[in-house]
Amino acid sequence: MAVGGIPCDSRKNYAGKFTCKVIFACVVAASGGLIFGYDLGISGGVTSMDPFLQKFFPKVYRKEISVQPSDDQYCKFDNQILTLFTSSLYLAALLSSMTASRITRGLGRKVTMMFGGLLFAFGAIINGFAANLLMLIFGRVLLGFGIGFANQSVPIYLSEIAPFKYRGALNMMFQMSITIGILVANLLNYFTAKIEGGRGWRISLGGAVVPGLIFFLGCFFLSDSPNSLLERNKYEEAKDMLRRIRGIYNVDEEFKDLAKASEAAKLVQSPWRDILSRKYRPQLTFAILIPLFQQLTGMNVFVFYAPVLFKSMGFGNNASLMSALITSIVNSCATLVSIATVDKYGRRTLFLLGGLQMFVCQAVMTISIASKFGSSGSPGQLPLWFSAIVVVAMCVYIAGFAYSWGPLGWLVPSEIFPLEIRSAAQSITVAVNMIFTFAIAQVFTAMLCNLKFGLFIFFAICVVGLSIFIYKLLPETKGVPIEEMALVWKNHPYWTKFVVDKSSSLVMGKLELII
Ligand SMILES: OC[C@H]1O[C@](O)(CO)[C@@H](O)[C@@H]1O
Repeated sequence: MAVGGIPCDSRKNYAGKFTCKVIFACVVAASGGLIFGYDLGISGGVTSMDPFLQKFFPKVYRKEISVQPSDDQYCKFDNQILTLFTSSLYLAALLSSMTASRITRGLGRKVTMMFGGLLFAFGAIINGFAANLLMLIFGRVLLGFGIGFANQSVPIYLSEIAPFKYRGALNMMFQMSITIGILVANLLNYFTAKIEGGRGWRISLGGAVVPGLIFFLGCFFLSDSPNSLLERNKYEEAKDMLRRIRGIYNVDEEFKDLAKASEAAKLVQSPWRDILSRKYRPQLTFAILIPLFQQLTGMNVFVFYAPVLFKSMGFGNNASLMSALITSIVNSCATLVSIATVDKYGRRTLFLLGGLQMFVCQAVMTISIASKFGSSGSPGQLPLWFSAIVVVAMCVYIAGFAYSWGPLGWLVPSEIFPLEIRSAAQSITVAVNMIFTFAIAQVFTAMLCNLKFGLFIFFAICVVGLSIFIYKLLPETKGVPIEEMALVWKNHPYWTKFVVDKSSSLVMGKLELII
């Protein structure tokens, strides 16, 4: 078997049913992804709407209308203030994900999720009524705070309440709702762009209040995860909750393991300091590299800038938004493939297949764009066959991402952290994701302008590198209960040297008192 594909010899098989309570909790919690997705999808379309540019970014607008078809198309959207509009949100999300770690640990996952929904809804209202650039940026900062809270707490919550056999599929509902958010946003942009009087962008931006409220109100009906209740010393409540979500009375075996992990977690005074210790090196490596690599696939270039990119390639306004719509439908549908297969074929298989698919498409896009635009960026008239190749290659690329790095980018980190560092590690994952989402959003238009078609070569090289990393170093976590995850590191040829036997007598002693 390939390095890292070592089967884990966990003999645990906790009893329990797949209950409606779990399904409901997963649907509501996963709707936290809607707010993130909505925002990811809305900004690209809004920044390609002329009335929006005229009002807030008149310089960009003037530059855009003065560009002739014979000019360098790679550079016509290169404006750092405009990209700051898109990316300011991710900086705010980065900051709030750090604070969110304390709240998820101290007050629980549910409260953190509710904060997220509320802040997001406020941000949306301010953006919808924005009268000047300041209001616009302030609204986006609030949206960012909301997203930071949601992204920090939702994946953890999902992984904690899911029965371990379905953890992959249920956790992926988060990414599924991100893609639905992107799709809804693109659909809305498609229609609001046509609204007379140029106020469509207000509906697009203000419409974010809907997913924000859905998430906030839905969370009212959730109970916290047993792990989170134990973390706050609510033993009886935790056991009761576990019985309800598993649909059986005797949950002793699973509860014993949860309580054991929770007691071990309480010995850790400072998770932020502890996470740096050698024994957590494998987890820390993946907490940082998985979200970083997810962004280095280049996916967000298409998510944020699909309309801009299509426009740069000479597609008309309408055609650009339409192509963005098509790509987001592909994104959602391919995520379903992942949900259906992840617990059967495992994480590694999907990562590697997705990587291969993305690489091939990036090569096709590079060749076709280079052959038509060259390095001068003036394409002349674009033939239909060219547009077709680019759109198909983009769709196949997006499908490759959507069943691999998209959902796995959240699933894998959230399931490999032991409870004592789970909140802190998840904050790191969200923060890295946000930093690089920000970086890609901020530098993309400049990269396109300078690297031209080489931009796609850059991302293709990244995809090769990150696939090798997965092949060599990621252990398979399919079917391993979350509290048994230590075994996968122990059985891995490289990571085993970092594993320390945790069963200290202190923990065991405390445990006997609880159970
Ligand atoms: O579906 C695509 C979206 O998914 C994410 O990678 C989050 O998991 C975003 O960064 C991207 O815009």
